[in-house]
Order: sequence, then C-alpha cells, then structure tokens
Amino acid sequence: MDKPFYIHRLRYHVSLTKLFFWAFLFLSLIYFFFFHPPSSPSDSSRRVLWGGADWEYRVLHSARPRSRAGGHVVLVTGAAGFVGTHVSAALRRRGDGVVGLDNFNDYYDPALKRGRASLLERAGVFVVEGDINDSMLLEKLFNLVKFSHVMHLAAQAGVRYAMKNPGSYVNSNIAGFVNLLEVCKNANPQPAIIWASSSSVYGLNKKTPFSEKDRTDQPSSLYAATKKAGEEIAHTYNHIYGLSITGLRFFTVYGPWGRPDMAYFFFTKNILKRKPVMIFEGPEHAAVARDFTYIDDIVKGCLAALDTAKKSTGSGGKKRGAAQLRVFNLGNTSPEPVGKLVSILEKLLKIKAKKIVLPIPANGDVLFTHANISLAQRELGYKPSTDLQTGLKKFVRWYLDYYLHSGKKSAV
Ligand SMILES: O=C(O)[C@H]1O[C@H](OP(=O)(O)OP(=O)(O)OC[C@H]2O[C@@H](n3ccc(=O)[nH]c3=O)[C@H](O)[C@@H]2O)[C@H](O)[C@@H](O)[C@@H]1O
Repeated sequence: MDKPFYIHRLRYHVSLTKLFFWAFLFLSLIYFFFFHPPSSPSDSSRRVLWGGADWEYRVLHSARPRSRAGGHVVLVTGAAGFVGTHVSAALRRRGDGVVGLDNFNDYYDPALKRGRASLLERAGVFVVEGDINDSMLLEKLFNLVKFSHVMHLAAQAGVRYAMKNPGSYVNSNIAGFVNLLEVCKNANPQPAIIWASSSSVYGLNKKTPFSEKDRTDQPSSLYAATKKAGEEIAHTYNHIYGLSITGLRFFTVYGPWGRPDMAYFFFTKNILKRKPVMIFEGPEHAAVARDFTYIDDIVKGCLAALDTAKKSTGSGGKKRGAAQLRVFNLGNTSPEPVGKLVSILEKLLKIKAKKIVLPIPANGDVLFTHANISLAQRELGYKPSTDLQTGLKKFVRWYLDYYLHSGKKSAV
C-alpha cells in the first residue's frame, strides 16, 4: 500500500536536516583544525598588524641613525620586554637607528609592555607589533631596512612557567629563533646577531663560579634546555652560513620596568599588600642564591657585545668565510641569598614581610648561580657596578611611582 504523501515529505525533511547537520559538523572540524588560531600566549603571528604606507614610513624613520656617518641600524626583537626596552632606548639615545619588534603576548600584564613601548615611542623607537615566527613580516622588514645588527631578546622567559606551558618555550625560543636566523642568513647584507641566552644553561653544574668553559649539558628546566638548544642552533647557522653570532648568558636581571613574574617583583607586590612571600631553601636549610644583575650593567654589556661584533661573512644564504661565534656570561659576580633580597625589600618598603620558608620545589629552579665574568671583562670591557641594595632601591622607587602614585593596577 502506498504511504501517504506527507510521510514522504517528512522523510525528505529529516534527511535534509541530517545533511545540514553533517555538513555543518564537517565544516566546523575543518575550521577548527586548519584555521583556528593557536592559544599560545606567544603566538600572535596570525593576526596581521603590520603593513601600509604609514607603517613603512614609521619603520624607515625609526631605522635612521641620528647622524648619517656611522651609527648602527639595529632590529631589536622583544623590544617591549624588560631588557629589550632598556637596550632599545640606550641604542637610540646614542644615535643608532632602532626598529623594535614585539608580539605583546599576555605571559604577563601586556599593559606594562604597552607602557614600555610608549616610552620607546617618545624616545624615537617604533615598536612593530608582530611575531618572530612570522617570516613574511621579517622578510618585509629586511626588504625595507638594511639592518647591520639584530639584538634578539624576544623569548619565552621564566624557569617555572615551563612546566605549565612547555609549547610556548619551543615556539619562541626554538622555532622563533630558527625562523629569525633563516631570514638573517638570506639577508643581504647579513646582520651580526647578538641574542639572549641564560645563566640557567649551567643547570646542575657544580663548579663555581660558572665559566663559559663549564659544562652546560645538564639543564634542569625546559626553559634552560631551549636556551641551550639556541646556543647549538647558533653554532650551526654560524658554521653553515657565516652568520656572526654572540650569545649573552644573563644572570637574573632586575630593575625598573622589570618582569612581574620574577621574584623581586612579586615579592615587592606581596609585601606591599601584606601577603606572604615564599622563600625557597635547599637541602639541609641551605640558602638558595642568585647572582642578581642590575639592568644598567646588562645594557652596557649588550651594547659592548654589539659594538665588538664582527660582520657576518655570508650573503644571500651563502657562506664566504669563517665568522665570529661568541658566548659571554653577563652577571654580577656577587651571589646573594633570596632571604637577603627579602630583607632589603623590607627595609626599602618599611614593611615587615610575612615570610614562609619552604623546601625548593622540583620545578626547574637551580640552587645557586654565580658568574665568572673575566671573559666579558677582557673582550667587552664589561664591569658591573651596581650592588643589590642600590639596584633594588631604584627598582622600588620606580615600582611605587608606576603602580601606586599613578594608580595603575599591579598584575602578575
Ligand atoms: O638568569 C637567568 O638565567 C634567569 O633568571 C631568572 O630566573 P630566576 O633566577 O629563577 O629568577 P626568579 O624567578 O626571580 O627567582 C629568583 C630566586 O627566587 C627564588 N624564589 C622564586 C619564587 C618564589 O616564590 N620564591 C623563591 O624563593 C628562586 O628559587 C630563585 O632562587 C629569569 O626568570 C629567567 O628568565 C632568566 O633566564
């Protein structure tokens, strides 16, 4: 017996609905897997924030050295970062052409990064918003400007965060670094590269003070491992393409406009808010110590590394001769226990800290750092001159001014 007409119509509607449902699901999956931007804090490369005549004018203007004779033309990656801001400002102050690059990721309060970029803007440095993983952007910048140097300070920093977001370290410190070197090696002329390694590469090394000749094959955090990988990658690009590369192993850099994820910074915040600070200690109550190094000393070391860097020898991806490859410790040669850091802050803030002493968690932190700086002293004339008390005094003055007197909210 024939089914009534409305039954056929109903079936037709049901299969049409099913078809739409499956088509929608299929398209959603394609969008999610192929077009959905990744959520890593350091990846903003898919947002196009650059280009256009006005943008090009600003890049070219920023890249122009103050005097036409001499003067370097430097691309500073991570320019809105702590060290990047100070180095960019110092280069510009002495007349070099400086173009900044930063992805303004939200690893810590991006408002602080925007504040640093405004500071640079006023000093005549344009900070391009973009990612070191964006080859098209890097190529565009190198097509516009003949950079003599790249000061590569963009990185995923922080030792302990590597356990939470390992991918961001691989993305910035390895993939991003390789991407930058690929563009540098193809550039004509090739720039000389100075980049930020880290004292953490010494890892479980027991010999102190740490010398550049000591072993660095026992990293105790993924962060340290990616910085060590960077040093090996630098060797390869120097060897194959004739890029001149200088790695700087920074030792716990601190100071005004610093990083809110670092202990001295969030200890200050906690003490002011009457919240406890946790002081880590080693086995048998051994003090955990760092060779805290003040930002102005680090800036001098960075500029000296840039000024003594020899030219790369290759061009357009071809090596034409052996090129310079260097690595230097930039520390303070004066390790101080974390407890001492807290007692200096207590005096400067005139507030007693609520201290909780606890065993150092297995989170990648090392117990002790101490730089031997004789190589940097000899080759760069590097001579740190700021002790922890003096440096923290300057930091606290800035902190109070920036957060309390200006009414800004402190976010970690
Ligand atoms: O110089 C370096 O190689 C590294 O210095 C710092 O790493 P770190 O020395 O661990 O600096 P903080 O995170 O500020 O820690 C300083 C000290 O305070 C200790 N700490 C940290 C946090 C805390 O709650 N309590 C505490 O006692 C740490 O164990 C460490 O000894 C930076 O965060 C890294 O990006 C950099 O590469």
